[in-house]
Amino acid sequence: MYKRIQNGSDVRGIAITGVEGENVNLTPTTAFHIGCGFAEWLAKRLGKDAQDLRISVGRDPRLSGPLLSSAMVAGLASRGSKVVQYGLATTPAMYMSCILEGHLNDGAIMITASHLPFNRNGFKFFTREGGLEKKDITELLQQAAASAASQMGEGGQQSYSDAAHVLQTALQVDPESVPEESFMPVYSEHMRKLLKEGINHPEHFDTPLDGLHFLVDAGNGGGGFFATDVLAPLGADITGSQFLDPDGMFPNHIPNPEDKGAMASATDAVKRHKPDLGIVFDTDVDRSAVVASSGEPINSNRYIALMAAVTLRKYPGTTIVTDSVTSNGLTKFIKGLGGKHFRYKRGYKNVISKGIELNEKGEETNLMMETSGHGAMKENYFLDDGAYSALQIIVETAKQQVDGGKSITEDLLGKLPEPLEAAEFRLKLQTENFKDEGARILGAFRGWVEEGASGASGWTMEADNHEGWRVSVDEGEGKQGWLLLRASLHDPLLVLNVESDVTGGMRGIIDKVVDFFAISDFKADSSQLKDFQ
Ligand SMILES: O=P(O)(O)OC[C@H]1O[C@H](O)[C@H](O)[C@@H](O)[C@@H]1O
Repeated sequence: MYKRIQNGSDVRGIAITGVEGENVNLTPTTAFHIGCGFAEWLAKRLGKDAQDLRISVGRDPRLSGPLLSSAMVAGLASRGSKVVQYGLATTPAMYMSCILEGHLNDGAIMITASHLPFNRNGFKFFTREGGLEKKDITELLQQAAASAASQMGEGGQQSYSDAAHVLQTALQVDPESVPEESFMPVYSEHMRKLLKEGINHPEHFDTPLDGLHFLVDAGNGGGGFFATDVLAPLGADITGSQFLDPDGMFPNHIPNPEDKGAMASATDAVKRHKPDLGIVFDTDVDRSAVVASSGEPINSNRYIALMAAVTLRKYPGTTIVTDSVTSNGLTKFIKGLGGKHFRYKRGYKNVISKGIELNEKGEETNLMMETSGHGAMKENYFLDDGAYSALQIIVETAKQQVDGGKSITEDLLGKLPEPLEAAEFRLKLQTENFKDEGARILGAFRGWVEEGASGASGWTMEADNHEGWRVSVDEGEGKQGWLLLRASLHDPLLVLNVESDVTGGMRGIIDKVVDFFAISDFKADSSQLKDFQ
């Protein structure tokens, strides 16, 4: 059971009922044992006694958050660790609670399921070194499972006995010993300081955003503080900002900068209120996107390009690591600015870890960013922080107001080569043994392309493939594009991304992929490729 809720370097599960066919597998009892497991794991990692640890617990606004938080706190406290409950928080703020002077917690736990529906929840864990890796989570969950096993009663009374133990332990926790305080004021102050120093306004240092208008769309996640506690106190007009109040049912739109509906809602608001910049956060604020004052959405490749431009001004020639689905236009853009693009795998942890590794090997790498909106900078502890990314663009916007000149977002939109057509298809693998079937299909696809069986002239397997197979397509007369077929990181799916630089080019590429799926009895549902208009 504990194995099943591991999701890469996070824990994710179904925390409340309300969605048909989705059964709860992340209960307060589970949270309790994971609390026990984390205290034990961290004590071992740091060579300390669990009693000497101080651990913070925060959560996003999901309805299941308060109960899971209390259970987690009881688990940590049962091992003697000192716990501080922050209540509503953001994921990057939880990490900062381990490294900001005056706090320096040994570990932090954020209760969140990012952009997933209201019934889900999950946990992200931090030490002062950063977020836990996949193998750390595996160890921690083994520890949690052992804690749960030690409470098992006989036969049918197992879960009752375990839950009773959790409740009893929780009741013994002295509330006085678990202070409740909010960390968000501390984090907001830190953000305000960074903005003041970054802009360094020649006339009004303390209110560097005077005369500027920013519109924040927090989608009722945890990002509302950024408008009210970071931007407004620095003099910004935040009129038109929307969905700032946390609401775990996310009644307006999914807080997710990758989501078309979320971006449409934010761009509409920007068109109505005409701020200097719009800012969109995901639920736990480790991801963001922006909207140009014209209402043009800047997410995915565009946001990486914008962040690359800012980063390359500060760190000329730097390497920028991205995920595997980034466009060829982005590579050209980064090269054009004198930078180096390292296209790696999907998954923000993979992208960040590759950046850390390149730096260790001596290759200066200052930005690691995924099309999902996770962006981490070397100068900011390699932490993926949506607020820190947005802050970079705000600093540039404010500087441009002082110096005059073209706004950085408008400038970008003219220079980034963009494909005329782009789409992503998620093809369900129709077998229990989906990992093997996915690998079989990918192997066959590679052979099919390399042997020229596609019959397509101008299909070349790209050299630097790090996951799946990316094929560049050049059929002459500007008919260029690419496709990437890879396994999804977490779901039983193959994912196909296709881009074309000519109108109608994508259809031709997809038709050939349809031919590929017909060569064998592959257990993947590729029907949407045929139906694609
Ligand atoms: O492989 P996929 O199914 O496209 O999902 C991959 C995505 O999974 C999660 O959402 C992670 O937070 C992202 O960092 C990652 O890119």
